[in-house]
Amino acid sequence: MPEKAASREGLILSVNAGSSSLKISLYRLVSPVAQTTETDPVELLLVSNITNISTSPASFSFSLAAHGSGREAKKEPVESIHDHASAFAHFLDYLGREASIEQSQIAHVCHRVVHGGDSFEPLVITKESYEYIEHLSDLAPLHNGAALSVIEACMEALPQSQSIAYFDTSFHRSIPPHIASYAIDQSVAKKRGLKKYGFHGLSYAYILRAVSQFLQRDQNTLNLIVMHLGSGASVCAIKQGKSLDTSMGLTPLSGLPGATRSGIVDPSLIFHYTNRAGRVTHDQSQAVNIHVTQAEEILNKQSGWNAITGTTDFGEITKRRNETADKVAAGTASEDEAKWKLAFDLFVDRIYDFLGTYYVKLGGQVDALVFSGGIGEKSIELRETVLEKLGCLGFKLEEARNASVDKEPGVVVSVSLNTQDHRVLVCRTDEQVEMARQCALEKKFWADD
Ligand SMILES: Nc1ncnc2c1ncn2[C@@H]1O[C@H](COP(=O)(O)OP(=O)(O)O)[C@@H](O)[C@H]1O
Ligand SMILES: CC(=O)OP(=O)(O)O
Ligand SMILES: [Mg+2]
Repeated sequence: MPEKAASREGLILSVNAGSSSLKISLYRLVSPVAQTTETDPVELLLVSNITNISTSPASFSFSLAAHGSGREAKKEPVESIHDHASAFAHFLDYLGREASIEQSQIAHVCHRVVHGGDSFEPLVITKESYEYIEHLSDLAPLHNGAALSVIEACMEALPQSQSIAYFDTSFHRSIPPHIASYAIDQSVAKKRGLKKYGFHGLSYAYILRAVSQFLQRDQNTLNLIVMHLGSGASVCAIKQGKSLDTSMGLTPLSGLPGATRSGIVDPSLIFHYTNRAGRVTHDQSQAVNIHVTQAEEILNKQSGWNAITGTTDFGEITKRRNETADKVAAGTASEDEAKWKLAFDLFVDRIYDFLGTYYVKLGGQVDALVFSGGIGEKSIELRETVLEKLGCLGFKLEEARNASVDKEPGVVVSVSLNTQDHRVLVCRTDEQVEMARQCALEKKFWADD
């Protein structure tokens, strides 16, 4: 399919297939595009979030931007949603009924694709680029297949729109070889592409720009440690506006634990966990054929805080941890009662592993520590607990501000006692607008009219 240059009247639909969610936003271009490097070149029209996709019933929300930013939209359970493709179909159906938007007005659909391998620029979906993303699916078993199923559904339902893939890996192209390489035979590593790629890059790109605007500092002068803590969680060290290191690796499994992911474990653990580690399973839950071993299935889908507590909802874990705190402290809690604190404390402990490391890698020159992602943005307790041990590095939390982040407007909220370096910030990240922005600023996608 050739690249299509749309009229500037065209709309941009951004689709973000996360591991447990599908987040969709629709934008209109703000003209003139060339003058909008500081402000967003796109204007939000509507937002739809579908969460708990893997643990039914999924929860669906839809709101027009005119009625608020979409953050307070009412949620409803939808039984017919069982995967990302059916979630997208439900959204299109709802869009047709509830919004006065002609689907033919959608010029481009931006798709967040988690693994882009060594391809860094956005790729217009063609047979070749589809196959390229498909061949990387085994390296992002919770993500690339889901994104491809939405791309397929989209091309069928919106044939006049151009689908474009934006990669999570692109932001991390700057990681130097001694950090991205694993200590294995380098000829095998090169032949098979075995290195650290890193993920959540669209989020980190958005956060870097938002923080640079908030601090009124040039992006290229900023040193940040950013935590994207959601169903998938990672940390990124940004040195002078570029990714220096990040906690995920060849796949999004490495680094911090997540909702269903183990994060880093001793690589030998899996052979002691099961005798069938190497056996290949065919993932039937996705349209695309993904070949994962039982080891990958266990570590990606049957681990994380869901495996410890039985829920993927970190808000629930925090609430139950608070309710059982007295019993745990008194040593009278049962194993079942103690599991909430175990999951919470384990997560905080692994976060420290990366904060300490990245602080050293940045030589202690850190302008800000940034919390983002569903947990980082919403959990007062998580931020408070993480900050308890960071006084030794010079980070100090303003507790009252930390407790009222939800009431503060804006994309970035300062929760810091420091006002120079070593600040503590919360950033409401937005991978959809990052893609829409990049799409709006790419001249070849738009006809000069
Ligand atoms: N108030 C809260 N406290 C703690 N965690 C929360 C809260 N609200 C939502 N979360 C967590 O945020 C996570 C979702 O984050 P998000 O970044 O949207 O995930 P993803 O994009 O990976 O699906 C869920 O695991 C949910 O438990
Ligand atoms: C890369 C990744 O883990 O993404 P998400 O948090 O959206 O699942
Ligand atoms: Mg996400």
